Amino acid sequence: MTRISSSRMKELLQVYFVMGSQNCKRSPESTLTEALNGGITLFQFREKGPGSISGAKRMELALRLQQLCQEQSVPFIVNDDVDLALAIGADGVHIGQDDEKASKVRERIGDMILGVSAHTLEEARIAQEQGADYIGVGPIYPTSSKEDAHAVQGPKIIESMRAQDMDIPIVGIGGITSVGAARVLKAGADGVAVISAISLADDIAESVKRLQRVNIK
Ligand SMILES: Cc1ncc(COP(=O)(O)OP(=O)(O)O)c(N)n1
Ligand SMILES: Cc1ncsc1CCOP(=O)(O)O
Ligand SMILES: [Mg+2]
Repeated sequence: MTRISSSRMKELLQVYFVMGSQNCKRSPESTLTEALNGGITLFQFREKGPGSISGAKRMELALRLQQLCQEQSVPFIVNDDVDLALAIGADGVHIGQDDEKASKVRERIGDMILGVSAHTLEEARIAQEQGADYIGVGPIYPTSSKEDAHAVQGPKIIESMRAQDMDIPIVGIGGITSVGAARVLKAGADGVAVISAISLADDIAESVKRLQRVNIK
């Protein structure tokens, strides 16, 4: 295996669905199935926070969701838990500034996809140096899906990273809907990472398609 190319990573970031069972109105399996039918390009298993499950049940859920992604050839990323990602043969891992250090994680996962959260230009530069394939930047807008989220930054944070020659693939996250997505892309993001605008939608596939349409404009 070789590291993913920057151009392929940018394609995968277009509509990045992040989800755990705690985010779903219906079963996580049917929520993900509909999102896959709508055309998500990347999936992150983020079983975390109030209402989430743990232990063997969490691993079993991860395996069932991974299978659904594999059937549609959509890469499966695990949030935070490098051990779980390695145990189930995930396609990648997403870590934040309070998680294991990116350089250590890169050593452990070899050429698997590595995503790192960055809130400042300095964090973005370090993430890139330490082997990140993409960075997640946010929260761009107010979010109800993460209790310990940093301060809202607006799309300008991505614009300023691009202005300082950060050419790493970037995905914006936090409070993004089809209404706010255009500004995130215009600021220089390669795609949008979304929890509630997809997981809580009445028509999940349609909500994904709306985000896709913003992306091709
Ligand atoms: C794509 C993407 N970007 C950012 C995050 C946030 O990661 P982190 O800061 O580690 O917070 P938690 O998600 O672990 O609560 C993400 N998960 N995905
Ligand atoms: C995981 C995460 N990291 C920064 S904001 C956020 C939550 C995004 O959820 P939503 O799309 O529902 O605002
Ligand atoms: Mg984390």
